[in-house]
Amino acid sequence: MIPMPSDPLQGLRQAIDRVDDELLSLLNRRAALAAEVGHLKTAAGPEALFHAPKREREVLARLEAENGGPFPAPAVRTIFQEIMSACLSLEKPLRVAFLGPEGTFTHLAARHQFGGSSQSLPQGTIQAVFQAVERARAEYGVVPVENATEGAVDSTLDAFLDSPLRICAEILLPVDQALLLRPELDLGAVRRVYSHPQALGQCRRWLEAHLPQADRIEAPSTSEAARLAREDAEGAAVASELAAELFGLKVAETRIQDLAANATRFLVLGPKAAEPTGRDRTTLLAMAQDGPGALLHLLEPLARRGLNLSRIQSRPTRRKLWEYAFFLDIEGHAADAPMAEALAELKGACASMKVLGSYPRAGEM
Ligand SMILES: O=C(O)C(=O)C[C@]1(C(=O)O)C=C[C@@H](O)C=C1
Repeated sequence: MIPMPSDPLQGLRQAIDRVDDELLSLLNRRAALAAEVGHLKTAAGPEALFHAPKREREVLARLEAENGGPFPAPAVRTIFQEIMSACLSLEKPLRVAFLGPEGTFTHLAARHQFGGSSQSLPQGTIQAVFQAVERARAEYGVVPVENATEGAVDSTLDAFLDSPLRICAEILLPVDQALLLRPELDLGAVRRVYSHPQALGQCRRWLEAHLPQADRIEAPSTSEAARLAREDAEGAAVASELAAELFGLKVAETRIQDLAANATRFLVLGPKAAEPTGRDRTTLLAMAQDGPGALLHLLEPLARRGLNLSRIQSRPTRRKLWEYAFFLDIEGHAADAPMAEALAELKGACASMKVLGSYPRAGEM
């Protein structure tokens, strides 16, 4: 037994140090095992997938169920997600392209899915994210597809028309705007607030109530706004908490958007679809045959089998005048029997049909 020092605080801190040593050595044991998994996957050939989202979900679910506390339940998920991301980086560095710049909500979605140890490849456009994955400069890509207040992201839907990529996951992220300040600044001293026009619009009431003296200045992205605020002695930014971390700003207030429930759905692009989990979604891209009842022919095989259509979106194909492509989100996996039958029937009924992916349905974070 090591004698406890007389100062109780010092004693507790020494006990924490010993636990941290144990944690570190356990993390290294875990990392060595993951590195062995990496060798097995390398030996299996170029088709092997190093990132195993299904396995990660199983690990997280098991640990969340087992945690008896007092360690906070949400932290179990965050910490083990990071541990697996770090272990994976030893197997093979994972390159993730996303709609940048760094610190945007798409970056946050990418970090949520792949952890902080993956290599970030911010891209200027949605098209460039698709290209980075198609040309194997990145293993995965993350793009926004739908915002609760702004609706569908057309450039993402359009990019699928000419891409061989598959959707392998979806991420649902609450879009919580924060007010970021230089560390030494008080709210009363702020003269300029920078942000993307949409973010300024989302926080109009809060800004009027708390920063009536400050000018609103539009920036091309919330991340760029954070960078500008960092350089302005009297500046603040409306951006994500991740942007505060990246640009050395403090978070003066969180969730300042006028509508509390603001969320965006993102898609993860990859070379292969995901395995069934029992709680999946399938996205189809279908060109209906021209003629009366075209849309009905598309929907009827789904309805007859009780398959739930959660979203339908149409976009002009830009190949032929008045030709439309339909994007359908259906609950279930393409490998499930009723879905497989419906898809076979639809193939015959459509001018063309492509399964963009079956992937696990995201729960709200
Ligand atoms: O089990 C695997 O396939 C691993 O590669 C190990 C591990 C982990 O750290 O637990 C790492 C990355 C994968 O995405 C899933 C799990």
